[in-house]
Amino acid sequence: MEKSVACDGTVEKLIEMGFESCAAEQAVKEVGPSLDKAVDYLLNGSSSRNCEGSGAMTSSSECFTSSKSGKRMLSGSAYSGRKRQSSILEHFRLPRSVKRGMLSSDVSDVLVSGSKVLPLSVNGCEESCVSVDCGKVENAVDGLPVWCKEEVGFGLDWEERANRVLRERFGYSSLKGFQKEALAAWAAHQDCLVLAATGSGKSLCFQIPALLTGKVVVVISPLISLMHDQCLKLSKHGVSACFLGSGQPDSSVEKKAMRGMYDIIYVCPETISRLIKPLQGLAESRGITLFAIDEVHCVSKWGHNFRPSYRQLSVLRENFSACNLKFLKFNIPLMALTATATIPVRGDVLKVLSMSKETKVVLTSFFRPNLRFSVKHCRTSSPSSYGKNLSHLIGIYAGKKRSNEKKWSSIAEELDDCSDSSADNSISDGDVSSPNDMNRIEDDCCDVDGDELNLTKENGLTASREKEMSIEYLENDVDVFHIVDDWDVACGEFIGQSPCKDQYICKSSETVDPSSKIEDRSKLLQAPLEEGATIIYVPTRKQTLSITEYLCGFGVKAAAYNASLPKSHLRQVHKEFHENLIQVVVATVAFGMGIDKSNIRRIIHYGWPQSLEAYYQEAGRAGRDGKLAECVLYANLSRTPSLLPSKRSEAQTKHAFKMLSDCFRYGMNTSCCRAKTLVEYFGEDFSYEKCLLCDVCVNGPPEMQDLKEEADILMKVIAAYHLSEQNHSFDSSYDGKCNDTKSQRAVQKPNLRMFVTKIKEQYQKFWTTDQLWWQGLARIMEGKGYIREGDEKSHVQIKCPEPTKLGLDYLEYDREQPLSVYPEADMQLSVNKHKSYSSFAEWGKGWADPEIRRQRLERKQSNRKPRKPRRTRKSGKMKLDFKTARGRIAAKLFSKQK
Ligand SMILES: Nc1ncnc2c1ncn2[C@@H]1O[C@H](COP(=O)(O)OP(=O)(O)OP(=O)(O)O)[C@@H](O)[C@H]1O
Ligand SMILES: [Mg+2]
Repeated sequence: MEKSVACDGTVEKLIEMGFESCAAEQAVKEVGPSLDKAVDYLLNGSSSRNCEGSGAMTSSSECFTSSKSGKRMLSGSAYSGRKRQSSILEHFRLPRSVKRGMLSSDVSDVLVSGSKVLPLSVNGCEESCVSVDCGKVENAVDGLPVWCKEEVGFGLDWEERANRVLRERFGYSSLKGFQKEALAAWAAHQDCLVLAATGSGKSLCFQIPALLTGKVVVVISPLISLMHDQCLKLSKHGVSACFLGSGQPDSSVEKKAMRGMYDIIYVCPETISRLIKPLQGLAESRGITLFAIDEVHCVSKWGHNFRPSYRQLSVLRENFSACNLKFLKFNIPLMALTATATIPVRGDVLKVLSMSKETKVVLTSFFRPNLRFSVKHCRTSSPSSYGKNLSHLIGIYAGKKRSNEKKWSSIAEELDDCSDSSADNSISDGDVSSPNDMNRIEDDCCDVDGDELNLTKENGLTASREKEMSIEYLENDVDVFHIVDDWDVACGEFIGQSPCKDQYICKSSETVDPSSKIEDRSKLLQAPLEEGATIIYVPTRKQTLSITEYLCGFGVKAAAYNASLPKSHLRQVHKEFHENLIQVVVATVAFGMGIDKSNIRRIIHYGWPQSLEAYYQEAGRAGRDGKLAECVLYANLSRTPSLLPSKRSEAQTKHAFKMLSDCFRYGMNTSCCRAKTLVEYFGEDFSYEKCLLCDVCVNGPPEMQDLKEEADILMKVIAAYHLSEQNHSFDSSYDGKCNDTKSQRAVQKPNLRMFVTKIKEQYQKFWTTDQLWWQGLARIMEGKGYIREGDEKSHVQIKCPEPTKLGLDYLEYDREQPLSVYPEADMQLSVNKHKSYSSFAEWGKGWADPEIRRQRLERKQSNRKPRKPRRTRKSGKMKLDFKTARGRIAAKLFSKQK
């Protein structure tokens, strides 16, 4: 009994990681309840038996499929038939209490990218601490380094010296304009907020001060992976650095850091409050020249990556000001940096961090001229879409190795059938919604795109409860790290090595220059897309695994990355990705911040992101070498995206809906340059007319349509309801669902679906139009200010429209004016489906003729795919079978809720 409970627990955890329940159960059956062993079994393919043998299609489609060799192929490089992962010691010097027993403790020397790094003994520092620039560590006596005590004045020549450091240490010819501005603020002891594009070089703004003064820079950073990458790079440039995560109070790295042994100390926000006293000591001994708060949007509840611990960073100003610490002449300046802060987020940052009133705001363009943005429609939650949308990628990475194609396409088809059967109104590729689809479109709150496990009605649960309790729901949980520990290490040290010779060959400073002339850019942009890595962002953990599995099946070196996978796996994926051993990482947002790899050529979002901030930050990982790179958003444009569950206050939920809604509108837009939309979202005036690169710029907007007639009808119906409501004499037939009692009308606002039904009843020519098209028109009318949302609840797109004063005036006075608009993506989808219309304006032509009508209806019927026999949840694989672990977990969830 105990064993079975333990096994269930393990299965539950594996499902949370994104593994299919069948695969999880199989692993537990093979290796017992040990989670580590089960993960190892699933990732490393230690057995070929997996789900084969269960025979039925449902099993093979629900579980991972084995490759021919029988090995699982979750990561082409990291896990397909590879040895056990290499030692963590290749990259870190770890505290003795490191987790998971991965270290052999007798190793005293470790390698950092081929350079020898010190053993933990402090004396070792004598050999290898590098003397840098000015007033620097000269040697270490008794474990205590000796500093040049006198204040190193910045002087007027700081810029010249900074350029020298940049050339000699980093191999770049000169500082970028915004870097100069940020450094000037620091040199003047001023606080500074740096807002600059992803990949523009913000890190150097806070790294250089350490090299100019001989004092320490303390950097607050949100993730171990991010801190690690920066330390590793610094060490290659001859700068000693360390990072301190949370939960290791007695680490010797920490002690050394507080004694001033490193030029730059990276600290996670959770740890800062514990380190106030030691840091004050450090400020007095070696000196702290700057506190940098990287990824500072995490401070704001209105940002996309809110981290409560960032809000505690006001302690920096409170405890390191000249009035508190007598030995300071000036407050230690704060430098806050981000690439994705909207205007409200900026205000929040200044306030929360108690930055000074004279804070210098360094604002550069957010525009990334070498990124080619596009949006494509596809049914991303369906495995059958993989074949269609990822074949190009497979061609690039795996050439002609397509032996598995047939197998995969049949599996995909079968899987697709399953998802068809699970969703009554689902829309096939390139398909558009039937009138019934509106039910799904409107159900935008927590409507997880894709399958849902319905645990349900027989238990008398409400719809939202059902979702909360579904296992799929757990799998779709937001994958943001709310604390620092994205890896299985807590701290690490990196001693600066002499920069290698080729670093002295100066590289251009302006690889990514938004200000370059448009003609120059168009030359660059005609160049073909070079080879390089790809990141695919997906909304769910499960998809990280299924897409990885799919790609590996074709020989692509792909690896999955989501927050719940073992931290050692995540670290390994980072490492191999940076070493170009992995071609494609399929990740949730957990792989967002801090990926500074120069040759990422493609960022694919496979499913709606939750905000444009997140989207732009993730897309910003591409093309950091300044060469052309591609950012494609694949999304089901006929479905409203869902807000993924997370702990939010009411106000935060409202804001989250607004962010998602902005993202949705970005996808629906067909006429405005994508880059322009994105940078303007961050409050910037886009200085070009267009980017010349995105799908809208290249393909041009669709033909404009005069939708005056349709708009008038929609407005009339909406206005009629609201006016009659005001007069209490509304004809209840407008409201299909409610009986006409006042009380019922008060609780249920009329929604767009009802208005569209009314239009279709009254105007025969619109009889076959669908909700999707009217939804698009409603959005356009809302954009013009003629209607607004009448429901108090937040929605991703307008649900219960009511007329504005402007809208009523439009109806009254603008009768003769045409309403020329660009149809949005969903409207185009809808019209393309109804091929009988040559344009919107021709709707209805010929419908009066009974013969034409009969033929059209006949064609419509025959176009409809025959429905596969529906496998019901009750009778099919989703049945709650309490004998299986999945069934038992579901049962447990039930009982918790009861
Ligand atoms: N002056 C410069 N000239 C040329 N390249 C530079 C310069 N400054 C920085 N870089 C390079 O730009 C790349 C990106 O730098 P960095 O990681 O600091 O970007 P970032 O602005 O912090 O981006 P993100 O917002 O994604 O964190 C690095 O590889 C860095 O070496
Ligand atoms: Mg950065």
